[in-house]
Amino acid sequence: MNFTTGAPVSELLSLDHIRNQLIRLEDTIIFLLIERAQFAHNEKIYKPGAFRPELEFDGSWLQWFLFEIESFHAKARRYTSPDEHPFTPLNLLPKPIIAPQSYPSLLHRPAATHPSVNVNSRILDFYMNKISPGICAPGDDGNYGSAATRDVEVLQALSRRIHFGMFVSESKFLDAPHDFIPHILSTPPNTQALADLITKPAVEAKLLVRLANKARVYGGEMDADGRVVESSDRKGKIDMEQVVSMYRDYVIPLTKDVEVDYLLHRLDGVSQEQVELWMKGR
Ligand SMILES: C=C(O[C@@H]1C=C(C(=O)O)C=C[C@H]1O)C(=O)O
Repeated sequence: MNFTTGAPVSELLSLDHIRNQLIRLEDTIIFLLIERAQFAHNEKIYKPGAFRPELEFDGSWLQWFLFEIESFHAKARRYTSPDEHPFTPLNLLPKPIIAPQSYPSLLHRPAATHPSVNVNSRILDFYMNKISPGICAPGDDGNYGSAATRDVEVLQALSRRIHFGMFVSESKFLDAPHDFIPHILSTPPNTQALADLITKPAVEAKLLVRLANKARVYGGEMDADGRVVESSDRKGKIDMEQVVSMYRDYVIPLTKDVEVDYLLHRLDGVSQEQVELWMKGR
């Protein structure tokens, strides 16, 4: 999300504005998956220690790529942006070499920075074990650098998309705080009631239809004259079903987990007076 447009907070936190960002991220994610699918699965790059003794790193080839790439991006202040979350623990990354940009305060910091709201380890797990083998041809083509480079790009886009759930949650909370507060304050917190409040089945259903159409069009083939080439196996550059099931089974559920986990900490550090004002509908 471009926070430096000077747009008012009310616009940046409008649900329509946020949803439009999520729709735009669908294109990014589909095209990055298409780029990764050019190379074989190359399972070796996901196995810790598989490149020893040449690679002296505790972790897999991919985790080494994440550490090195995120270290470089951290120096360029990437992770001072509220919509960026590294897979490498922040305390292991170098400090920015230039001063952080000033961003509007959109999120409730105690909630946005709570460890439970960062789901990158779960994103890495489903990506390595389900998505990569699902979209890539089986086998090993030796393109370990290209495959890992594309993996990092997909992972960064998926992380941005899923952690956008914080902005969605903040928008929904501010729109009707009195709906959420009783469930946040109940003992124990009513996570199911919070999940039911943030879930919008019609939005999800429309997304999956749109995604299937995008994957079919973006993943389609054309000959040199620009004529559409119907692929016999319906897959083209990417298997549309893999893209839809990724969103249905992983991206949307994880986004909602982020929304609920953010809400569970939305009142951390908030005064009783403010809570009472919200409950009175002011
Ligand atoms: C992101 C939202 O919250 C939920 C998660 C969605 C998703 O991950 O695509 C879609 C609708 C909601 O169930 C939203 O309301 O737009």
